[in-house]
Amino acid sequence: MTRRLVVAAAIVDAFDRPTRLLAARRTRPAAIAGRWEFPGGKAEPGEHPVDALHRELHEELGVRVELGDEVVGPDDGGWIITDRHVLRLWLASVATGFPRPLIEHDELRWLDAGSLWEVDWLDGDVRIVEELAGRIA
Ligand SMILES: Nc1nc2c([nH]c(=O)n2[C@H]2C[C@H](O)[C@@H](COP(=O)(O)OP(=O)(O)OP(=O)(O)O)O2)c(=O)[nH]1
Repeated sequence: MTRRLVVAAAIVDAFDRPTRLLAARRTRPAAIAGRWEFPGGKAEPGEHPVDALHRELHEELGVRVELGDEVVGPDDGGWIITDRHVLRLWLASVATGFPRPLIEHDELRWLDAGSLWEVDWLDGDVRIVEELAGRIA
C-alpha cells in the first residue's frame, strides 16, 4: 500500500545539545483530538517535502525555521505512523517568530527530558519520541 507522506519537525532549542522539544496538541479530527504530535502535515502532490514542511510550520505555528538533520526512520528512511501515512521528520530550530497554536492545535508545550512522556503522544509517534529521548539532555 502506498502511504501518504506527512512531513513534520522535531523543533528543539539547539541543534548541538538539545534540551527541549516542542510538542503540539491536535484539535481535529475527533478521533485524535487531544493527542500530541510533531507539527507538520501532508505534502501536496509534487511538492518538495522540505518546502511542504516550511509551509506547514508557517501555517500552523507562525514561524520560520532552520532545518537540521533528518531523523531517519526504519521504514525506508521514514516512520510509518498509521495505516495510511508515513512520516518524514527533521530536526528544526525557530529562526523567526514565536510558535503559537494557530490552526490544527490548541496547545504547544516545550518538553524537557523529564517531561517528555507527560503528554499523550499519538500512537505512531511513540517510537519516534523514544528515539529522540536519547538525544535530549
Ligand atoms: N502532522 C502530524 N501528523 C501525524 C503525526 N503522527 C501521526 O500519526 N500523524 C497523523 C495524523 C493525521 O492522520 C496525519 C497527518 O495529517 P494532517 O491532518 O496533519 O495533515 P494536514 O495538516 O495536511 O491536514 P489536512 O489539510 O489534510 O486535513 O498523520 C505527527 O507527529 N504529526
